[in-house]
Amino acid sequence: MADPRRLADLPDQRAVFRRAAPFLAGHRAALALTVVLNLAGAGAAVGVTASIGQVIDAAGGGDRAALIRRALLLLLLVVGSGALAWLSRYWLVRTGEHLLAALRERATAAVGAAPLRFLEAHRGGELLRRLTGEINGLASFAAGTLPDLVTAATVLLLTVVMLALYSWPLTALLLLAFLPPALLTVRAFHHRAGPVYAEVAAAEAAVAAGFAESLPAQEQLRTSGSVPRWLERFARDNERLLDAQSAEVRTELRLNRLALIQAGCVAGLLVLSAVLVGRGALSVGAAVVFVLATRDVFHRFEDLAGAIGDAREAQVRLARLLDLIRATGPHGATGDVRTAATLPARGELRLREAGFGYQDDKRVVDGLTLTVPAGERLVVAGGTGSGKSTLGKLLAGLYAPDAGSVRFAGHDVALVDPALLRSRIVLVPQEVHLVDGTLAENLAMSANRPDRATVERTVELLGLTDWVDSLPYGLDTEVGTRTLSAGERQLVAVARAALTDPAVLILDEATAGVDRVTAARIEEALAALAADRTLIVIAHRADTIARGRRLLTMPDGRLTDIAGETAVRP
Ligand SMILES: Nc1ncnc2c1ncn2[C@@H]1O[C@H](COP(=O)(O)OP(=O)(O)OP(=O)(O)O)[C@@H](O)[C@H]1O
Repeated sequence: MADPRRLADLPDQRAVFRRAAPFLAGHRAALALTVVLNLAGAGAAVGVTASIGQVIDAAGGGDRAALIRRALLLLLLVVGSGALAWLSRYWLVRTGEHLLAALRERATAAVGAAPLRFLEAHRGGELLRRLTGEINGLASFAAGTLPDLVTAATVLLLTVVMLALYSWPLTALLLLAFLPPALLTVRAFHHRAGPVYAEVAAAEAAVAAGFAESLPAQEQLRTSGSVPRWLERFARDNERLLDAQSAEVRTELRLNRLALIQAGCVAGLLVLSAVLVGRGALSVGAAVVFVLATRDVFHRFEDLAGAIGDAREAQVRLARLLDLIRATGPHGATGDVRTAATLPARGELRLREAGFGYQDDKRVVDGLTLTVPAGERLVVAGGTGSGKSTLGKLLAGLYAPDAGSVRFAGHDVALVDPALLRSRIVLVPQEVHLVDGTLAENLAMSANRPDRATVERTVELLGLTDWVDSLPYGLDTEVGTRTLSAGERQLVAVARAALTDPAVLILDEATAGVDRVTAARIEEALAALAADRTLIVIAHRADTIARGRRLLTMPDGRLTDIAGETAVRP
């Protein structure tokens, strides 16, 4: 089987930040500045607490000048720490947004270049959710929680260092009483949270996929009375999401145990400080600093623990995004034929011993050898499900064969740069999708970006001027995604393909929705526009079949050997 890489429902979350490191290239200076600003801000914040102790001791000592000096220093630190906190938060959020914009571009480009089999093998909603939901989630994490997380972690660390400088035995005691149970609680949460968040993301993706699929199918669902069944299916997906979210809440509530541990530690510390001050082993200022700083430590740890849930969720989101980039990225040999100069503008298309199947045990195309010389006009006919479209996609290089090869002008199409290949071989499918915009914009979406004059000339050569003139604003009519009929959308797709001027044009029932006269006229025009162009028409209609110079039929639902099945017309 032409095995498409699959997205993992629960993607590998190990070393996810290390795996994301290549995307940081180009942002390293900004990240370094973020670290510097953050350290400076945290240092100033810790300095405020220490400075309070010094002011208290100076007030107790009766030295007025020292008191004023220390009070001024305290004021400076308060203002400085506020300004630095603002600046470091702003810079962190800005850097995060730039990073995410780059990641979004990379992931979208990867999906845009993904093999067709990959896109067919996944639900549209799943891809949409990874491209939008995961990145939006990461963006709100970067703008909201990440600054808190980074500030909390830095202040926490510097505060502990400061405490150790005041009284290391007290600090060691504090850490020994607090850290082991707190870390155990966080570790247990971390362990559970990965699968829980991944299941929430997968369940959300299933709901999104259900919606994405049902919207275009609303007409069929209504006419066939299937809306209740669709709602039942949606209810099942919704139930799964609800269960996943309940598990998420239960997991997050486990972190509440930290509050109990903190309360115990603060009580113990207050008693101990009072005893030490009573024995003269600690100044009152130092005791105040200790109590304030300890509260700060707990407060920051609480922030940190709260943010850890969000960080774990962001880790899952990042893992899902990296999984998307991995699964859609290039694999195997890739286009060493890159320049237009290395690939002739016209050439023979040749399938050699080609085999392809969607499932391991069933080949739709098996050992097929077929040569289509430049300028050939071939019609492929055959029963429903016999493999005509599959053959068309193999010839267009949209599917890679499991066995054998497809060559254009002597080059294996698997090794041709995809953008270059699309300028040589174009397939027009039966179902055409337009993008929001004018008719002219939709037509100009071909690989060589034709200008307005070329678009108008091609429309005229294809005999479509009357139809374009019948639209309210001609080429400038907003066509939207659904405003044209199926046949009209096919006209747009055929004209767009003609504008690319490919060497090989494959029409897969591409005029099935167009009236016979127009279809015949378009095919004639397509052939006449470039006599040396190969035209392969996949068709059911007898009159289309009759127009081919060479007929290829696909018997018994499987194309295994065409030798005796090809009829060459004079
Ligand atoms: N994306 C896919 N995944 C799995 N199986 C597929 C896929 N596309 C087609 N098939 C199967 O491959 C076989 C050939 O399909 P194909 O679309 O090539 O036939 P066809 O001759 O073009 O049919 P039709 O005349 O109905 O358009 C069919 O049995 C079909 O069910």
